[in-house]
Amino acid sequence: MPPDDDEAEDQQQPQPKGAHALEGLVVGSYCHDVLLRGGRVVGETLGGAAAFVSNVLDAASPPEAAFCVVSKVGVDFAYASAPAPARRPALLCPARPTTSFHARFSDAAASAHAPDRQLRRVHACDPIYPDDLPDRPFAYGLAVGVAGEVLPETLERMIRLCRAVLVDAQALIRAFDAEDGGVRHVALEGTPYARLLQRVAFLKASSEEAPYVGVETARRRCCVIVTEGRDGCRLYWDGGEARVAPFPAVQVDPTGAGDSYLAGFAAGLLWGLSATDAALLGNFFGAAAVSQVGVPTFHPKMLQAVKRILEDKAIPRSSPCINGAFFTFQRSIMHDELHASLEEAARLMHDQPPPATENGDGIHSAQEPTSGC
Ligand SMILES: Nc1ncnc2c1ncn2[C@@H]1O[C@H](COP(=O)(O)OP(=O)(O)O)[C@@H](O)[C@H]1O
Ligand SMILES: O=P([O-])([O-])O[C@@H]1[C@@H](O)[C@H](O)[C@@H](O)[C@H](O)[C@@H]1O
Repeated sequence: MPPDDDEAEDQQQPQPKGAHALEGLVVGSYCHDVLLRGGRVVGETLGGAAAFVSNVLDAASPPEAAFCVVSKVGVDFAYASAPAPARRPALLCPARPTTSFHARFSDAAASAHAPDRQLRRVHACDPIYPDDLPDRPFAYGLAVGVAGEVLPETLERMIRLCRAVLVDAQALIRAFDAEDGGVRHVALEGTPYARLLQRVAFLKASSEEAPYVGVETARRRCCVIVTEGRDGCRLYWDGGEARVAPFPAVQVDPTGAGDSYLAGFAAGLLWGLSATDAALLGNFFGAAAVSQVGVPTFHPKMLQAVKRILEDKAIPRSSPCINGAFFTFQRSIMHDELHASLEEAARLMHDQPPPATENGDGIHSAQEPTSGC
């Protein structure tokens, strides 16, 4: 899509030469999630943004769009032998445990924007260092740490390697209580990541994280996306903003909604959609994530329908949305039609139940990573 000179809606991105047309670099964690409700363990699942993200990128990227994952796990990693769409972590750290979180859920969140879980980091694997990244150019990068593993210098290296970098704020603003690992947030402006923002293409934050990101300041440096749970999301860029409607979902586990959103959004850009249209695909996969426990399984018919819609609606992918210099932010004239078609496709998810990963009220979703970089 050509840049629109009339609107202040496009931004320049670094352009390393020789990147595979649409190859992505995902940098973040796989982890063990223990889900607790009322003090009782109700699930032990594969988690970590890299797991949710690779699941959606596998499902929704255009066929020619490859990606690789850089993630670290310990020898205790519990999902190596079970079948799953997530990818095998590239790096094993024999001296460290796999990152793990305890997520304590309240019975009823007061509003769509209320925090619905309290997170505690129980173990942390090694951080991901700049030298852990493959030394080659990429079309795009996703910085999706959950436990402080994406160091500032690692993000800087990603920015150098990738034409466009999309960042989850949770990779930048989490701090962990020294005693119990409780997760809190710090202001982005006071972190070493702040100076890198103007070289980032998109920064995604949940509405809980948004105050720490400082949307009004950040939007002058990059496009900021604030996800609002069941209310969908909003995009803020320098000169404009847009609200993007959600998809209906029956929420059974909110874990991974934000991760799945970001991957859906990236996939939308890869298909050549504008940012506001791509956010529909983000909302679509966010809604799909909350409908299942752990890393979701997508019904093949649903995925076929989504791909048909994207083939039909997306502009030719030689467009410079993600693999070139410019992004277009505004909603297109087919935005509402795209929402309606995706809503139709979402119904196919329920055609027949996806392969079960539940076990009574204890929930196990053992998913196998299958390949690394
Ligand atoms: N209950 C829900 N119903 C429909 N969509 C949802 C629901 N919860 C989350 N989503 C989708 O997932 C996205 C991310 O969810 P959100 O809860 O904001 O992020 P996080 O998981 O980071 O807290 C939302 O913008 C929305 O598109
Ligand atoms: O739910 P979400 O915000 O998208 O992302 C989640 C992280 O916040 C959490 O730390 C991790 O343990 C989960 O597996 C998941 O990655």
